[in-house]
Amino acid sequence: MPATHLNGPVLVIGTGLLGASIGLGLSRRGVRVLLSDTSPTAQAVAQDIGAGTILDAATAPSPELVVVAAPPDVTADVVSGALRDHPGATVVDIASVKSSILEALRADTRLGPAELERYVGTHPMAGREKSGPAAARGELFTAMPWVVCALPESRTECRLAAESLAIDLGATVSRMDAAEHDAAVALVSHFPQVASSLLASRLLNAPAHALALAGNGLRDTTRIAASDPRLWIQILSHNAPQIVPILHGLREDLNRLIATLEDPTGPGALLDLAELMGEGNAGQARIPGKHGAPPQAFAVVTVLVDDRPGQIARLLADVGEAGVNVEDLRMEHSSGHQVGMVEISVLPGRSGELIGELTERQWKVVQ
Ligand SMILES: NC(=O)C1=CN([C@@H]2O[C@H](COP(=O)(O)OP(=O)(O)OC[C@H]3O[C@@H](n4cnc5c(N)ncnc54)[C@H](O)[C@@H]3O)[C@@H](O)[C@H]2O)C=CC1
Ligand SMILES: O=C(O)C(=O)Cc1ccc(O)cc1
Repeated sequence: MPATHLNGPVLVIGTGLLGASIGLGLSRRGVRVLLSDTSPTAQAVAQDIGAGTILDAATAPSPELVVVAAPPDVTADVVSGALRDHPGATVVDIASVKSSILEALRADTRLGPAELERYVGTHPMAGREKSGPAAARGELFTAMPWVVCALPESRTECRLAAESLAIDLGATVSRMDAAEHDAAVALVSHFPQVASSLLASRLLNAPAHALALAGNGLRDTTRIAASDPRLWIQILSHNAPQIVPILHGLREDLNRLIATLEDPTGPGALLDLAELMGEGNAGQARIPGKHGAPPQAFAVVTVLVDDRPGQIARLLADVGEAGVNVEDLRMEHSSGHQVGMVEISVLPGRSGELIGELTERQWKVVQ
C-alpha cells in the first residue's frame, strides 16, 4: 500500500461520482474515510462499493480533512456548515467553479475570519459523463491535474492538507487563484461541453440511415454531450461571465465560415478554409500529452479483433509480453459486423517491433 500524506479520518460530504471516487481512492490507500450525503441511497451505495463508512455523528472521531463533493449550487452552504461543525479540520471543496463559491463564503455572516483560514477551494480536472457513486473509480485522478486555489489567508497547514489530498490520489497539483481557474476552465472544460452539446443537438432530427454511418469523429466530439444536465446547468450559470466572451469569438468564426461557404468559389475562399483548418491543427497541437508532458505524436498500430469476450484482454496481454507500453487505446466497432478495430498508440520507434510481435502471435494487424 503506498504511503499517504494524509492521516485521516477524511470526511466526504456528497458521495456521488466524485465524492465516492475520492473515498475509494483514499480507502484503498489505507486512509479512514467517513461518508455523508443528504441522499441515504448515495451514502449506502458509496459504502457498499468500499468508499468508506457512513458517518455516525455521535461516535465518529474528528476529521483531519473535510471534502465537500456536493453540487456547485449548495457547495458554499455545505462548506460553511463544515467549517463551523469541525473547528479542527481543513475544509476543501471540489466544485467545478471557484469564484462564485468564494464570493458566497466571503459574504456568509455565519463565518468569522478564523474559519475562512481553514478553507481551500480545489478542483480535480477529472471526471466522467456519468454521475452517482455507482460510476465511481478510485483511480479517476491518477496523473490528472488537480487545481488548488488557496486564499491569501489560508493557513499553510490547510493548503498542504488540500495538496496532500490531490497527491495521495495520484494527481498533479496546479496552483492558481479562483479567477484564473475560472477563466482557464471556461476555455478547456466549459466551452467544450457547450460545443459538444450544441453539436449533438443537431442530431436530434437526423435520419437513422445517416446516424448509422457515424464513426469515431462524431463519437469523440459528442462523448461529453451525455453529461448530467443538472450539474452542467449549475456550472454554466455560475461561470457565465467567463464563457460568454469565448462564445462571442466562436460566433465571429462561424459568421466568417458561413460567408466563405456561401461562396466557396469566390476569391480567397479556399485560402480562408485552409487558414481555418490550419488554426485548428495548431490549436489541437497545443494540448499537452499525458502527465502534463508536451504533446507527442504516437504511432498507431491497428489490430482487427473478433467481437468475442476476452479478445481485448488477450491482445493487451500479448502487447504487454512484447514489452511495449500502451500510451492510448481506442476501439472502433463497425455496426452489423462481428469485428472491431483496436487502435494501440505507442511511442514512435516501437511500432515496428509491436507489429512483428503481434503478427507472430497470429493477430491481424492492419498495415
Ligand atoms: N462530474 C464530474 O465529472 C466532475 C464534477 N466535479 C464537481 O464535483 C461535485 C460533485 O459532482 P458529481 O460527483 O459529478 O455529482 P453527483 O450528482 O454524482 O453527486 C453529488 C452528490 O451530492 C449529494 N448532495 C446534494 N446536496 C447535498 C448536500 N446539501 N449535502 C450533502 N450531499 C449533497 C447528492 O445527493 C449526490 O449524491 C460538483 O461540485 C462538480 O462540479 C468536479 C470535477 C469533475
Ligand atoms: O469527461 C471529461 O473529459 C471531463 O472533462 C470531465 C469533467 C467534468 C467536469 C469537470 O469539472 C472536470 C472534468
